[in-house]
Amino acid sequence: MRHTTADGPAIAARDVHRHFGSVRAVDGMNLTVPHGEVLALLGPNGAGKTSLLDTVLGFARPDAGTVSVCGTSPETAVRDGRVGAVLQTGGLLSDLSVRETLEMVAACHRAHVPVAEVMARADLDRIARRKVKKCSGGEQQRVRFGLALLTDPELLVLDEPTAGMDVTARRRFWSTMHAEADRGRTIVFATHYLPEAEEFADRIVLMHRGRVHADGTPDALREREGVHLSALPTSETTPSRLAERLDLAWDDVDLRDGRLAIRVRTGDGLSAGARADAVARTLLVDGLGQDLEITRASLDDVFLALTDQTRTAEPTPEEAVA
Ligand SMILES: Nc1ncnc2c1ncn2[C@@H]1O[C@H](COP(=O)(O)OP(=O)(O)OP(=O)(O)O)[C@@H](O)[C@H]1O
Repeated sequence: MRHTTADGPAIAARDVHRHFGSVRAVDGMNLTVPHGEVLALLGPNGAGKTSLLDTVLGFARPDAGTVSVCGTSPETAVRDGRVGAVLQTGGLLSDLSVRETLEMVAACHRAHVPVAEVMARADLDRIARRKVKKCSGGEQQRVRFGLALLTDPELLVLDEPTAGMDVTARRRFWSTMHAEADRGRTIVFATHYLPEAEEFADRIVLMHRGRVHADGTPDALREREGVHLSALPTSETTPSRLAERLDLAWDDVDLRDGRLAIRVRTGDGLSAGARADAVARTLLVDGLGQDLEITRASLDDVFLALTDQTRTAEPTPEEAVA
């Protein structure tokens, strides 16, 4: 694979805007993806993930701001075969076999990786002679993945690549992608499957209303959401008094179904885990609670916190135009 770190990052998006009428699908997005990174783009429906990726793939130009890919324009990077994409729909001729599909597309490129090598890497040998129309949804995604590998791209962009795949197909797909990432390829994928992002990505960018809402490693994002403690209260004290006693924000202590629900975040130079230990100690030693359960926030919690905010904040772009 060509290593072109000197050309600049794999993706540099600066203050990118894309508007559809009054809908601000991408609303001042900044994103730098270094070569070799595996980045997951998460966000609720309508967050602007596809609209952003379309500008990276040169399908659409931003209304404002700039996007560069491997140090050049997205159109040039795509034309030079430096970017491969696995999108959810389109691009396959149903009457060709899997091998014929790859051979036909390979013939359209000035230079390409040998088809046999791509077939092996995309795990397509077993279905080489199968007509595309007979392939399952997951197999067709693997064909698209094979097509994306033909030009030995530096950057792979995947928009919900495993949508519709069963657990086994998904596992196979990601093990193939792991091998590609190990070769130093940059991978950017949008997904709704949080465990995939958690397991596979070096970094997660959480998009919300066309902007970066959170950006960090899976661990850092969970740390940001904190640690959850649940306990049976042993005193009559109110959540707000307890919050004061435990030195926590009022809205981080609640009473739910007869149990104290406490959220502890990073603060005062301490990690959420260290602060949660102190809170647990106070609860037990001072006899304020018993039957303690402590859990680290999951990415689901991070995502739900975001969608909770969405419900209470201004309307989504869809709601605004409805
Ligand atoms: N061609 C278009 N015309 C009008 N509005 C559009 C168009 N494409 C996207 N939008 C709107 O822009 C917003 C962002 O859509 P986008 O598809 O980028 O979100 P997404 O994060 O990819 O969503 P999902 O997770 O549902 O795929 C949405 O409100 C959508 O309705």
